Amino acid sequence: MRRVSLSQFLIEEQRAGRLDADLRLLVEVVARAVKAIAVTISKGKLWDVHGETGVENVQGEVQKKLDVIANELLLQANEWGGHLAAMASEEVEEICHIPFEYPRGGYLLLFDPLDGSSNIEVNISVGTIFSVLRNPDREAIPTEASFLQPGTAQVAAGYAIYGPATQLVLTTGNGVHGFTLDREFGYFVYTHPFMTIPPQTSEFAINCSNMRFWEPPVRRYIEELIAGKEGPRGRDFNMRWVASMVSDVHRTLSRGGIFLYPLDAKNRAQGGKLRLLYEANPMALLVEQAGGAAIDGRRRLLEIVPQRLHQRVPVILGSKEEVERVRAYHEEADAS
Ligand SMILES: O=P(O)(O)OC[C@H]1O[C@](O)(COP(=O)(O)O)[C@@H](O)[C@@H]1O
Ligand SMILES: [Mg+2]
Ligand SMILES: [Mg+2]
Repeated sequence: MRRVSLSQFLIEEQRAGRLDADLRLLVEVVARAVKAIAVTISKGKLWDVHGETGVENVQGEVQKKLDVIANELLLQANEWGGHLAAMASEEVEEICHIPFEYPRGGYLLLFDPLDGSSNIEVNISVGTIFSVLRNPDREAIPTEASFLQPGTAQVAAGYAIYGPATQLVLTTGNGVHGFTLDREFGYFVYTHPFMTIPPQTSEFAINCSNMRFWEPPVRRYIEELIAGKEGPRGRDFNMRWVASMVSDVHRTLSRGGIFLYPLDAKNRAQGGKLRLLYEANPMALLVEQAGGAAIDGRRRLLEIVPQRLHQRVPVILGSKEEVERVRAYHEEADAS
């Protein structure tokens, strides 16, 4: 089979009018930063990149060294290209402006530089998640308000997974496409065209240690899955939980499944665990583009109008029939 590189794929998409030169450059630059992050992660203790910085970020979490390194690699790679108006990162409280000496473009880039941080030191797959919006006022210097757009306004979204292989999974609104890094040649090869999520599944992912904190609809749904053949679902379900959203969603995009990080008594005050703008929205766009569904329990995630840059939301996504069932259980509970 003819090897097609990420660059060739993007040029074809541009020729087909599905993305412009600036968006193509943006994705290329993100991919280049991802390669640098992949090398750094693979070095682990050899380069002393494990461990914490002792500094707390805007999320109230102590940053890992690799959170900071990945954040710097993405900021530095993207700030000079001329395709961006500004950036926002999980690791930085305020939006990140483009230095005045560099030209500004029309896009806004949001990212979770390192997802699944709790897995870094134990050599389990982690990732990088990104989302792309347009600067609403092309001429104006962006403010935080410029980023508060619903997920439906995304022009591109993707993630990198640093696992046994490094992969980049991407959508620009024409399906979901996967690329695998050929470390020897140093470029991404188009390996997974039009990834799709089957509507039915027998696999679920949730952190079951939070069960006593869940809302009744989620508790009912998960208890029925665990009851399996002996229960109302009449068939068995299997569970997986990597505790890296990128890995759990990649498995769901690769073979189906349902991923839940619902609202619970522990995270209710924050509005949920995962972040709307650079975790939930990009994953929701990818899942919908692959034929799945994504909700916060009641609403379509992509229609939520963000109020704050680091806002958190409940996330339930994956195979359509299961997500629809969870939504129906919430509706029933709300009606009773
Ligand atoms: O530790 P828990 O409760 O299982 O939570 C795991 C979740 O937290 C996260 O690690 C949060 O993301 P970050 O690592 O980017 O902060 C998700 O990737 C993952 O789904
Ligand atoms: Mg994350
Ligand atoms: Mg992170």
